[in-house]
Amino acid sequence: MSIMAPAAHRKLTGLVAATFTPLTNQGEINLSVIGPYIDYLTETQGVKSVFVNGTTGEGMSLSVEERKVLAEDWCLKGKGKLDQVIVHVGCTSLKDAQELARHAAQIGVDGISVIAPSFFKPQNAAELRSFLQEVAAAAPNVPFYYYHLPAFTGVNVTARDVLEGIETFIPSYRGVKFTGFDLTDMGQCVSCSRPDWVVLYGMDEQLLAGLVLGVDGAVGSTYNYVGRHMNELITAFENNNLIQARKIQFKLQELITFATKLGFNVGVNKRLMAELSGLHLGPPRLPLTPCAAVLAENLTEKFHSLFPSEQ
Ligand SMILES: CC(=O)N[C@@H]([C@@H](O)[C@H](O)[C@H](O)CO)[C@@H](O)CC(=O)C(=O)O
Repeated sequence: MSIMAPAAHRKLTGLVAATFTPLTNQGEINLSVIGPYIDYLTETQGVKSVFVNGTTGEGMSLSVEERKVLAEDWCLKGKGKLDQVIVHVGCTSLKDAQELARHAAQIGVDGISVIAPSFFKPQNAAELRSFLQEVAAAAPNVPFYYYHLPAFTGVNVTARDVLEGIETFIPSYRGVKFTGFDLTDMGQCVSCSRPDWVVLYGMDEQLLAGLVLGVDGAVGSTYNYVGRHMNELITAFENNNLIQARKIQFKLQELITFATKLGFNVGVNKRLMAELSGLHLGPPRLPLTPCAAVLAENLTEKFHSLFPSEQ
């Protein structure tokens, strides 16, 4: 693929869908679904930006080659339809992450994001920043977002500490995707951010709390299928209609709590999205296992009872 001009540095705001990776029943990447997937997000859910190859997309379970192919296809098919395509390039191998970052720059993504390596774990903010810096340097003109997900990585360094002086290490730094319950840490990321940086919240069940603290947007798995309701929540919040905003937030909380009690993971979430959108997303990849039919039925039923307009 030919080298494209550096991505325009536009602020990333609003809802960003953390995309699922469509697989065939044989477990291979299924690119034929990406076009209809983009139409579903933009036309049915009103969600215009995507976060590809992240947790929801099982990025860490995909090969480097598969991740490149997916990133290219989302960029190609999203042209003129999506506002921004952010590609997660984090890996446990620094070299692989740099290769993905360089590739992302070549195909003209709007941003890259990197999670902390989680086998050999950075022991402090300085070590983590050094890793992020080395990856970012492989794509110096591409907006960079630190992906904070301590519950999965086991790297328990506050995001605020990672952000300390980050612009001197990573001139392309533009924001943090903060997935965690620690609202104090997230608030401090908001308060230390420059006006051209963003904080994107990754706990869909607490988006309203994030908005109160000043986040600029949100990256999440559920925006794939509740995007239009959560867009209504954002509008209600902006209009100071907290009663309406809470009403929508409470529905999503109820759905996620219900799902969690039954055993919610990316495989289950992927199946729910497939049921609601009609897209053939296929099974998850091992070690995740396919969602049982009865669980999918229960969740779909619960979804329709909470969001009846979708039926
Ligand atoms: C740990 C996890 O998967 N968190 C989700 C949330 O959207 C999450 O599914 C939701 O808040 C329900 O708990 C996102 O933050 C993940 C995400 O953005 C990604 O796929 O990279």
